[in-house]
Amino acid sequence: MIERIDTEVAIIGGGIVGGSAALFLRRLGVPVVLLEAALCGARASGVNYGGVRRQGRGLEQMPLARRAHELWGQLPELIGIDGEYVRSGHLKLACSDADLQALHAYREQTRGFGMNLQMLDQRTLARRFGWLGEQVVGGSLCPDDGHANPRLVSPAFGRAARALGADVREGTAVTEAIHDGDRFVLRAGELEVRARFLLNCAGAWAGRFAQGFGEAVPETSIHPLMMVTEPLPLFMDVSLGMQGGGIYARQVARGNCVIGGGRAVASGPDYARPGRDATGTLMANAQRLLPALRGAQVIRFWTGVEGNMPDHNPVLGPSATVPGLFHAFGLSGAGFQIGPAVGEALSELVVHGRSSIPIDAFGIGRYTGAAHGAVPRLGPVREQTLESP
Ligand SMILES: NCCCC(=O)O
Repeated sequence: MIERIDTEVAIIGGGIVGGSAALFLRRLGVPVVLLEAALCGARASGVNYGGVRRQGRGLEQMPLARRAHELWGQLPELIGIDGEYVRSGHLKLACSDADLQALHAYREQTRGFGMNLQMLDQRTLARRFGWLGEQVVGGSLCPDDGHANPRLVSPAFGRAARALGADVREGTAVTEAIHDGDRFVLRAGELEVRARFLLNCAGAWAGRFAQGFGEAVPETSIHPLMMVTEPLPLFMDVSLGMQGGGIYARQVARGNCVIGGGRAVASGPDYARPGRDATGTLMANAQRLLPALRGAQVIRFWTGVEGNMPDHNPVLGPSATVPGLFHAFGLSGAGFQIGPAVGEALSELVVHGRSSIPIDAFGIGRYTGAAHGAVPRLGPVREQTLESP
């Protein structure tokens, strides 16, 4: 028998973006149904590296990253757990003079965003981070950036939204999403959801839903390769990255080192797996950068499927074709840190018709060539409480 639900806002995707959008909407009393094909936070936002850094983000993303930094500081109040979030500092290394110049330039460009970047020369690096092995010529430290456990944090957003009354359906893959002229209609097996607003937060699968609404975008999938070692004596007291890409690494309180770099191998449109060549390269590079890893056992390699846009900025904002549809996808490399601010921006778009954080740079029109029309606002809603049906 078909189960029919009428709601104000339907969300496709229960990652950190969809989950936080649901949470912020529920904090405003807005009825929400969230449909997640797998488990909340089980895809890209739950299996990423766990970097919670503003350093390195493009200028367009800085306002979102700054707001997200504030929200991360309120994590236990938001989702009920600390998610192993630590403000360890994020150290970006330069291996050449050109990379060091790029770090200096970035520091100048991002002044005013509160990152307090500290440039460190080779000698200072050696003194403060004597465990670094590779020849680095300098670095930039963002003292308040850090890392967290994505497997704990990302599912907790959907859980917190559910605790506030969101109707969160896991294992519920949306097979059809249309607008019938009056409402969005989503079908998933025996479930039919009708809603005034639709948030497309489907990660690497979001481009398919956008296309269904006449907005074809060049979203591709990226499969970052990561590994974790057995617990080792604590030595790495910052999260590491490298200018221009390469290795990134952090050590958790239990001693395990989480290290990423390179790509896994796609094994179909929806899955990927670590490949032998890339795992060998990652281990070799990691040992050069971090000699303490020599002889350490790697206990797991993994990857995920991240949605990526050609300009490495997300698509975030109103649809250009269907009023009431909002997109938030293509956040590869950024979604875990900025996700909570993206979710909050989506809730503002629905309730106020505008986001308090500038998001114009992320419009879908930069790919489709279309300008969006008037953005509808939610207006008064019947308050939904945990007790109301
Ligand atoms: N997907 C790479 C993320 C690395 C970082 O956040 O530093």
